[in-house]
Amino acid sequence: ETKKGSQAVSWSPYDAPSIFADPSPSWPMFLSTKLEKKVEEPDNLGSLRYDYYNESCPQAEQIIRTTVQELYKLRPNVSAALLRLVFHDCFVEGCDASVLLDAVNGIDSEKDSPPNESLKGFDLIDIIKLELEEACPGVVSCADIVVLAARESVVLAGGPFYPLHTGRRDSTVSFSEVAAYELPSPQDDLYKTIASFASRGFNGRETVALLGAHSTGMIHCKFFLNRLYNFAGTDEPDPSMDTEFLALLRSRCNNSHASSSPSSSPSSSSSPSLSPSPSSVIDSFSPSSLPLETGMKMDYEGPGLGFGTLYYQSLLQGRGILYVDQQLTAGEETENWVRAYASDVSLFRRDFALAMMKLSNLQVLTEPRGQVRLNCRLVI
Ligand code: HEM
Repeated sequence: ETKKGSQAVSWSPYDAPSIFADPSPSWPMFLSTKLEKKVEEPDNLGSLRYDYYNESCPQAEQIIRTTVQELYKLRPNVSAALLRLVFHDCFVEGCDASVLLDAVNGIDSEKDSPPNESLKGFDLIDIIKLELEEACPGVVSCADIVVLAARESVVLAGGPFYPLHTGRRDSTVSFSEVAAYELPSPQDDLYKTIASFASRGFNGRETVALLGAHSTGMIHCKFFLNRLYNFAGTDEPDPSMDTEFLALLRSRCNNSHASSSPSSSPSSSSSPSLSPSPSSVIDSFSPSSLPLETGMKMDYEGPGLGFGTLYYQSLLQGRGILYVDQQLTAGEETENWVRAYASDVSLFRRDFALAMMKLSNLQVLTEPRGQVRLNCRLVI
């Protein structure tokens, strides 16, 4: 078990113990050891295959595509929600839809763990699942829906298309503690981020490419407020931040956001108001559950302005929103990739597509393990 225990990283920016008491210059060796270990692990990709539903539900991928497109027309931020969801599912015990399970009998689900607090899109998956159940009852797994819906979301956000194998099965358990410890924190430094991704088999280049997902969507103030007002307990802003950008972020997030104050209203630019609700099922976007804090849009120069480029160019200018993002320029290797992607968008698109394919195949469950849930929130 490489993922449990020793690899745990803490979510909380403040009480996070370093995962290595003594980060020594030998860390690249540590990473390569981990990578080798990972490669030796048997995987279950064997029974995943291209167009798995070809006979059992030939229209499955098309249904997912059109449903995501329709939801996106109603509300463009569904694409960011679904993209984030695949990361939070696949990073915790693999792409097995465990993140979708609701708590049962007082046992917490992954949804309840702090890093998943602001996760959205569960209702969108429900809608897609309903469509699929109507067409082919009991056939398409929730785990496949998560990866395929994310793929469509990437395309809608202006990113690349990538082929995916299917045939994933759904877990029968939710891993709330693992999620709490193993999902990376926005306050992590480069060292921790690299270690966390390496333990899932991603090298530095793939890690930099994957974080390009932060080209879309929005980040709430609470995740970067400390950088604006009190960085590392200094009562000063993060010195690595571009000053103009600091002023912009401060104008969005004043110090009172520190305690996710419910009195703050969503800013119109970062949280466009919901057009007349198309359906009450889109519950995570209804005003009652809309996060009340303001935040910063990742594509702050305008929507659709190049998936990838702005993100990496911003990092080179000290305009990363999260500390974890800006840290990509803190190491030579990762900074080189940031530069490469900032100047060569086709290189980024290729690398991002490959990294997303790899993410979508992490520790999948295949027959005879797991199950195909009928309702993505509940084990059968
Ligand atoms: C070190 C790794 C990562 C950390 C610490 C991290 C952290 C965060 C945080 C704190 C937010 C803001 C959430 C909010 O304000 O509600 C966010 C948003 C987002 N993240 Fe990440 N993330 C990481 C990697 C990734 C990866 C690998 C992907 C996808 C492949 C991803 C996709 C997204 C997307 C699309 C959003 C916007 C969500 C939305 O607007 O609904 N992130 N991330």
